[in-house]
Amino acid sequence: MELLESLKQKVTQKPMTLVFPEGNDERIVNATIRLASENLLTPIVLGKREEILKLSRTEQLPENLQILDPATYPAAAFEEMVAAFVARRNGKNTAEQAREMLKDVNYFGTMLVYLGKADGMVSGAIHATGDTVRPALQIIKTKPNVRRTSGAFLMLREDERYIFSDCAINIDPTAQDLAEIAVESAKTARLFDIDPKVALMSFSTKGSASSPVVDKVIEAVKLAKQLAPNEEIDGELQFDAAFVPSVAAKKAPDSKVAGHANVFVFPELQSGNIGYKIAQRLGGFEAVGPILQGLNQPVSDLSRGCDEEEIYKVSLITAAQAIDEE
Ligand SMILES: CC(C)(COP(=O)(O)OP(=O)(O)OC[C@H]1O[C@@H](n2cnc3c(N)ncnc32)[C@H](O)[C@@H]1OP(=O)(O)O)[C@@H](O)C(=O)NCCC(=O)NCCS
Ligand SMILES: CC(=O)OP(=O)(O)O
Repeated sequence: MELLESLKQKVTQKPMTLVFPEGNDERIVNATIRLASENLLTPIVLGKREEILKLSRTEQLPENLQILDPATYPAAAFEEMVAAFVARRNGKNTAEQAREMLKDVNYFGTMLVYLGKADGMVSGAIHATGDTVRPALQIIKTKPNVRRTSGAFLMLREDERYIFSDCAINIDPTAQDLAEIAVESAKTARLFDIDPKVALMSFSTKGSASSPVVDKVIEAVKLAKQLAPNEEIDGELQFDAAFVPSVAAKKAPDSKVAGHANVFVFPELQSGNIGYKIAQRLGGFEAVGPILQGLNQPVSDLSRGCDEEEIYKVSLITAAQAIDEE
């Protein structure tokens, strides 16, 4: 089934609510209007009604689009939020600091998710990644068996579908981090009906070059196979060996993944972020994400260069993640 259709089918299985902290962005406003008008989910847009209406292309906002202005949030509910924040931070922030931090819409929106008032959050159209995801790292936190969250992109071009990761979060992952990223990326692939074949990438294929950075990838492959013995994971592989069957036959003839990989794990963030943008801007791929992996509740960061269509899709993916986690 076409990706968008299968996501729509999934997210309409039950009523889902997502919070959008950036109600002052035109793309966010119009994407949420579309999501609400098509009855796919209930957006809670943070901001002032009149300003949101000014940014919209419609005369009237759909009835199921909720608007919440943090400035007029009831005092008692705000103090409840502050108390929950302080408890979750477990000594790292005082109530006074929490009140200050909650003036930031990303902290406020994240707390709505943490308190169960929304099923997930989509932000980052105007905020840089660090400011968007830090509240989630500190409040939502990672699942018990995941030490670090990471950011995957779903890369789409006609009927091609791949996962690229980590393209967003971990600047210099350790071998253990990379192993976890590989395993979480395989799970993300299944969300989009991709049967994962995971390549941990390098400038070396099966010992063709030696360097401490290559050793890190080799170690990560070993750890990933221990973490998920049933997944098809291999490395270290150069991109051509991972992707092109004829090159794989020469460089890694014994690998089941080489030549057939569809989940590509980059060794660190410089190559990951540059790599996905090259595929997007030169290769004509649509890049949907980053999809944050391994959090207790879904929070999605957008690229600031995103358009309305990407926000619409990332929102459907975020709602689908929430459904899968229930
Ligand atoms: C994600 C990022 C912002 C975190 O940086 P930071 O806030 O300076 O990180 P800190 O080490 O101060 O950690 C802040 C909190 O997040 C947690 N954390 C940091 N990285 C984490 C990760 N990958 N997974 C889970 N938790 C993480 C820390 O444990 C810490 O929690 P605490 O406050 O309870 O102690 C940083 O790694 C970063 O800038 N990454 C690159 C983002 C980027 O620019 N990407 C390119 C565009 S998408
Ligand atoms: C994912 C990403 O690169 O985000 P931005 O373009 O906002 O830095």
